[in-house]
Amino acid sequence: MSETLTEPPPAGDDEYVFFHSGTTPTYRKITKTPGSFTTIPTIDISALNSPSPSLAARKDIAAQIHAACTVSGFFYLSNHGLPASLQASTFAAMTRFFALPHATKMTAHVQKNPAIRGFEPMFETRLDPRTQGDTKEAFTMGDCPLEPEQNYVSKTGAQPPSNITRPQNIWPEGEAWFRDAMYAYYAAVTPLAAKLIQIFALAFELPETAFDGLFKFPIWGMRALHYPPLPPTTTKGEEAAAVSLGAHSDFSWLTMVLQDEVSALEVLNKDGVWVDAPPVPGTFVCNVGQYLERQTAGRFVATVHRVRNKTGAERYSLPFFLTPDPGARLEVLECCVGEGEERGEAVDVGELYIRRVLPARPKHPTSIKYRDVPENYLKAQEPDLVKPIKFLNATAI
Ligand SMILES: O=C(O)CCC(=O)C(=O)O
Ligand SMILES: [Fe+2]
Repeated sequence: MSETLTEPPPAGDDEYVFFHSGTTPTYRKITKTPGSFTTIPTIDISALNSPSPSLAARKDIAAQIHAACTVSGFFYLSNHGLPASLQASTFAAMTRFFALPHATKMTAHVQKNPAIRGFEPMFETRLDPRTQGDTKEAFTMGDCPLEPEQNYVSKTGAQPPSNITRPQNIWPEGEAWFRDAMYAYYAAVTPLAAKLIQIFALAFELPETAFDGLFKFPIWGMRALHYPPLPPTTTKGEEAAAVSLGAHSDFSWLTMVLQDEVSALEVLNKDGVWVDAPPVPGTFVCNVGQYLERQTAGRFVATVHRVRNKTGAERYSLPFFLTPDPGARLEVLECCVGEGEERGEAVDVGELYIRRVLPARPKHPTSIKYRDVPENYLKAQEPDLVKPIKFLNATAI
């Protein structure tokens, strides 16, 4: 068992890692004798690319996913069928976007968008309070019933909700190619995610379609990330502050990250040791988010991770964060509740999302607007107060 503290640790020889999981900052002692996972498994899903994969093949993949999510909460997904040319063109578009003049990127500044989407310059977020901010810039987009690329009507059989009157995403002015590139990737990654949702149901020996009803028009976020190299450090303090993206667990159900060839992602094992998740060409790095952890009563772990780009090279990555429908209620799976254990409460997916996303962006106008509204009032007034931002999504932190 590793030792965890919620206050800064006393000075001494012991080394602690700091992370922010949920709402509580935590310090976990680094043990010198790891007994937890030290590598991240690779799961080959080539069988799923055939028109009708056998049940045995599907069950085999589901069993591997079950094992990975239980032990490390992380796995690489190989032979997933996303064309290499699409991956390359997506990275090329991201590189081109981040190389645009600052003023052009700022036409899509996150502060201009009520749903907290858009461009976030360097140091705008700060997941670890000991740092000057996260050394990364990002562009986030997400679910929007009004953007035609997302086919709301054909997916749901309904018209967009009447309270959504404006597109939820914001795009840089005069750079239509970027929107096209992001949506080309979205169009390829979403069918893959739909396949995985069924495999996850199978992992619990449920009918493969058991979770489909939770993902009719889900909350999702896609976040293009650019991490410039961190400057070299000389002191212990500088080293602790050298973080590209502070330690966190994802506020999603499942995250699928496409990373380039620059190694910087690290995953915290149960002994408090950081395990590298280096790029494996042609794979996604997938990880369990807090919703799935909750749904499985903690059987699947939303593992803490961080990014430190110490390579000297520019790094780009593209997480796809998937969360169930904003109107869904997420129950704890019965099969995950042991004898004598209490079944945790079901949660309203969208409501929890809003309560978590707003504090994560305290300087954003939308967060400021709702900051002083007491939670019970927010709940009681739900149609009026919550509806305008019901479909927001920002980040999975
Ligand atoms: O850049 C990466 O590899 C991971 C990014 C991440 O963890 C996040 O955005 O939540
Ligand atoms: Fe993450």
